[in-house]
Amino acid sequence: MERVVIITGANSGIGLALCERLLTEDSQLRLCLACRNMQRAEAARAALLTSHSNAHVDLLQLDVGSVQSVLSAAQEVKARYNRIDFLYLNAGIMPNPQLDLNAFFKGLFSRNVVRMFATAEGILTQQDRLNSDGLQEVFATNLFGHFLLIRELEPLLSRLVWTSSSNARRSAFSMEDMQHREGRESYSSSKYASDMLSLALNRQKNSQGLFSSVICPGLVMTNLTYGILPSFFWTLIMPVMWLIRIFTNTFTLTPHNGAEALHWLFLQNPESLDPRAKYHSLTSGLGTNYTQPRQMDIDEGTSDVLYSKLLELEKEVRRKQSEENADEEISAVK
Ligand SMILES: NC(=O)C1=CN([C@@H]2O[C@H](COP(=O)(O)OP(=O)(O)OC[C@H]3O[C@@H](n4cnc5c(N)ncnc54)[C@H](OP(=O)(O)O)[C@@H]3O)[C@@H](O)[C@H]2O)C=CC1
Ligand SMILES: CC(C)CCC[C@@H](C)[C@H]1CC[C@H]2C3=C(CC[C@]12C)[C@@]1(C)CCC(=O)[C@@H](C)[C@@H]1CC3
Repeated sequence: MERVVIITGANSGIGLALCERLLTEDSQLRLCLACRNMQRAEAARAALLTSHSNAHVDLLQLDVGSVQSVLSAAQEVKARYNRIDFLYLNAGIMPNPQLDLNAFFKGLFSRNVVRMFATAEGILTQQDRLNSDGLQEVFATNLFGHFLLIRELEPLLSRLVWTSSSNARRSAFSMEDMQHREGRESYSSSKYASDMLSLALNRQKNSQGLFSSVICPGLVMTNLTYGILPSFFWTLIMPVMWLIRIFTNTFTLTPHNGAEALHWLFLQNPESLDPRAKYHSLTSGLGTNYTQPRQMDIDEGTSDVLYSKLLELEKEVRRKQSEENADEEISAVK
C-alpha cells in the first residue's frame, strides 16, 4: 500500500535530505513537501525527481508560523489524503542568532568543551519578535504552528517525528512564559517545549494509535547554521569543523547524515520506541552514521501542563481567527 509522508520545511537542509533518503528507501511513497515558499518547493521537487524520476512528490503551501496558513493547509490535506503515515515536524527557525565569543573561548578551555560543541549551551542567543498573529515568531514556527496542524489532522495521523535539538534546555523554558517573550533563548525554549509536547502527546494519544518521537540531527551545515556566522568565516573554519568531527560524533555536518535518526525512525515499530528518549543522529570519526537514544530531561507533569496551556492558546487563536474572518466577510459584503 502506498504510504503518505508529509514533511514540513522540506525544501532545504535536513528536510530535503530526508526526502531523498525516504524515496531511496521506498519508491512507492507519496511524499508531500509542506513549504512556505512555493518556488523553493518546486525547485526541491525538481531536484528529487532528477534522482527519483518515478516518485510521487506533492507540494503543499504551508507557513507553519501563520495560523491562517496552517488551517488552510490542513483543509487541503484532508481533501487530498485519507491517511497520513508519517508527519515530520521539521520546519524551524533561529532568527538573529548571536554567538557569545567570550563565552565560547572560555568554554574552549573548560571541562564543558565537548558539551559546548554538542549543544551550544551558554554561547548562543537569539532576538525574537511578534508575528502578525501576535505570537512570538520562534514559538509560533517551531512549536505552535505544528501543534495546530496536529490538532487539525489528528484523525488521519499515526506517526509524528519532531526535529528537535540538543540545544533544547529546561532552564531556557518557563511555563509562565511559554512563548519566551522575555528571554533571549527562544530557540532552546521552543525545542524544549517540543520535547515535552511529544511526551504529552504520547501520554494522551498512544491508546488511540498516535505515536510521537523527537530527534536531534547533530550539528549540520544548513541555511540555519550558516546564519550564525558570516559566510567567509564559515569558509575559513570549515577545515577545523571537519577536524572536530573526528573527535565528536555530534558533528554530523551534512544534511544526509543529520537526517539519519529521521530515516531510522521511519523503519521502526512505534511500540518499540521510548517516549522519553531523544533519538540522536550521530556520525563516527570514520564517517559511519548511526542513531542513539538518549534520555530527555523532561517530566510527565510539566509536559501535561504545557499540553493544556497549548490547548487554551489554540482556543484563543481560533476564536480570534473566526472573528477576523467574519469581519472580512462583512467588509466584503459592504
Ligand atoms: N542545522 C542544525 O545543525 C540543526 C537543525 N535543527 C533543526 O532542524 C530543522 C531543519 O533545519 P535545517 O535543515 O537545519 O535548516 P534549513 O534552514 O535548511 O531548513 C529549515 C526549513 O524550515 C522551513 N521553514 C522555516 N520557517 C518556516 C515556516 N514558517 N513555514 C514553513 N516552513 C518554514 C525553511 O523554509 P525556507 O527555505 O522557506 O526558509 C526550510 O525549508 C529545524 O527545525 C532546526 O531547528 C536541529 C538541530 C541542529
Ligand atoms: C570558531 C570555531 C572553530 C567554531 C565555532 C563554532 C560555533 C559556531 C558552533 C559550536 C557549537 C555549534 C552548535 C550549533 C551552531 C554552531 C555552533 C554554535 C547549533 C546551535 C546549531 C543548531 C542546533 O540546534 C544545535 C544542536 C547546534 C549545537 C552546536
